Amino acid sequence: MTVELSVNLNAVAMLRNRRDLPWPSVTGLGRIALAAGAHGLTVHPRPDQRHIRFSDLPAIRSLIDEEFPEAEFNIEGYPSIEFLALVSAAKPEQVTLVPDDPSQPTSDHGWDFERRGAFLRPIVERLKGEGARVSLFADADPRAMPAAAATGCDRVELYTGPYGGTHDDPRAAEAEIDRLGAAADAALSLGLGVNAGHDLTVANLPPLVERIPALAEVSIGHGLTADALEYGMAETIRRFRRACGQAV
Ligand SMILES: CC(=O)[C@@H](O)[C@H](O)COP(=O)(O)O
Ligand SMILES: NCC(=O)COP(=O)(O)O
Repeated sequence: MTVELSVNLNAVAMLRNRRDLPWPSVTGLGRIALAAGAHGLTVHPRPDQRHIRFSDLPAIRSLIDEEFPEAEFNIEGYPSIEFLALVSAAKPEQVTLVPDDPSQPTSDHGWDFERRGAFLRPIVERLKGEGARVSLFADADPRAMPAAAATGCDRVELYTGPYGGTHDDPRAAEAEIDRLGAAADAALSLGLGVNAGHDLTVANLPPLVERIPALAEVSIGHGLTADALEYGMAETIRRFRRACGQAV
C-alpha cells in the first residue's frame, strides 16, 4: 500500500502574508506540488487567517477541479460554525477535525474522544453527508481508538508532533514510533483508516512508514517547505545572478 502525500500550504501562505503581494503563490506552489506527484493539498485555515486566508479556498478548489481532478483537497481545523461554512463551500474530499483553540500557535494534541464524542458525532455525520471523508486528529493512544470509532469517523490522523520533537534522540524516537504503531494497530483493527501529520520530515518518515505500512496519508507542511527552500536556493541564486547581469 502506498502512503499518499498531501502538501500543507500553510507555511507558503504565511510567507506570502509578509507583504501585500501575491507571492509566493499558494495556488502556484500547490500546482507545482501536484504536478510533481503529490496526492493532495492540505490547508488549516485559522480564525485569524494568519496564513491561509478564507479567500484561498475557492482558488485551491478550482485548481484541483480544473487541472488535477484526481487530487484531494484536505481542510483541517476546529469545527466552529465559521469553519463548517467554509468546508460546505469548498467541498473538500477530506476534512480533518482538530481540537485547536484560536489562541494556539499550532496544533499540539488530539481530541479527547471520551469527553467530546457527543459533540463530534453529529458534525462527523453532517460532513459525511456533504460528501467528505472525515478524519479526526488523535494522540498516539490505542485506548482512545474505540471512542474515536464511535464518532462515525472514517479515519484518524495521528498527531506526530512528539515524534518530530525527538529528531536528536534516537531512543526517544523509537519510543514514539512504538506509541504511534500501537495506536495505528488499534485504529486499523476497528476498521478506521490512519493518516499522520505534524513535524514529519524526509528523515523521520521512513521509520514511521516501516512501522505502519497501512498508513493511508501523511500531510506535511513545515518540514517540506523548509526543504523546498533549501533545495531550491542554489538555482534561485543563479537566476538572480543572471538578473543582475552576471554570466552564470
Ligand atoms: C493538524 C496539524 O498538525 C497541522 O494542520 C498543523 O496544525 C498546521 O497548522 P499550522 O500551520 O498553523 O502550524
Ligand atoms: N496535519 C499536519 C499537517 O498538515 C502539516 O503539519 P506540519 O508538517 O506543518 O507540521
